[in-house]
Amino acid sequence: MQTPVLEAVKLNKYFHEPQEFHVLNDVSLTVQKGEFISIMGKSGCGKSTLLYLLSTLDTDYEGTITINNTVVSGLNERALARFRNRHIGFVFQFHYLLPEFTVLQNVMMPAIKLGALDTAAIEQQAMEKLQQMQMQDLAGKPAGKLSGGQQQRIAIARALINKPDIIMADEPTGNLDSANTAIIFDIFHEIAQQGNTIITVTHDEDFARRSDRIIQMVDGKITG
Ligand SMILES: Nc1ncnc2c1ncn2[C@@H]1O[C@H](COP(=O)(O)OP(=O)(O)OP(=O)(O)O)[C@@H](O)[C@H]1O
Repeated sequence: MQTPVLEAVKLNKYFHEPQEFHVLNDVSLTVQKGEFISIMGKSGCGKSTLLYLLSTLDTDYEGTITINNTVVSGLNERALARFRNRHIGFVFQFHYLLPEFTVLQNVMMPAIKLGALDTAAIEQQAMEKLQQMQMQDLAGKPAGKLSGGQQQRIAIARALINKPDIIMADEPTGNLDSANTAIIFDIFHEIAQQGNTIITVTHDEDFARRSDRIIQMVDGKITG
């Protein structure tokens, strides 16, 4: 039997302000390696909250999350930071590119933080990721000078640099036109074919329909 890359069991999450609110209600989820998953549901149903838990950024919850055979629930912040850098690639709004740094520097950054390779090897890997995104010609440009679609591709290259087990993406096509949405979809599809696991929150039905599996949420529960 296949070992899941991510397993979440009975996640419950509460917000206490401005009033008590049970935002995630017994959410359980199993994700296999190489799956490309879209989480959908009406605004406010808890999609981003769930993604924050799964990506280990939010640790204030009940239940258990296991990623790549490591039970991440209960790890301290230092261990989690190390775990995230090694195992999770982020394509999140707040995690966007540093605009004054070049495209290449942005893509190299998570690998420099990880510290496993020397700079020349990191640069080579970053260039390979940029080639995969057909962005190699922009390597020397400041990231802030690129279009939204180009920035999104750079963010994906950066998310891939440490060869993570899972890529988590929050509304990766939210600000993009349909042509750029199609490009981002094709990139995700291709990297999933190569064995990468992708969990994305999206409002885009076409995008979701073409992914491997849709997880539908209603009022903090998975309904399908
Ligand atoms: N830090 C917080 N404190 C209190 N309530 C919060 C907090 N963050 C989110 N919420 C509430 O929890 C609910 C779920 O929010 P969440 O952002 O997960 O929804 P979502 O499904 O991702 O919505 P959208 O599609 O609009 O991004 C909402 O009612 C939101 O107002």
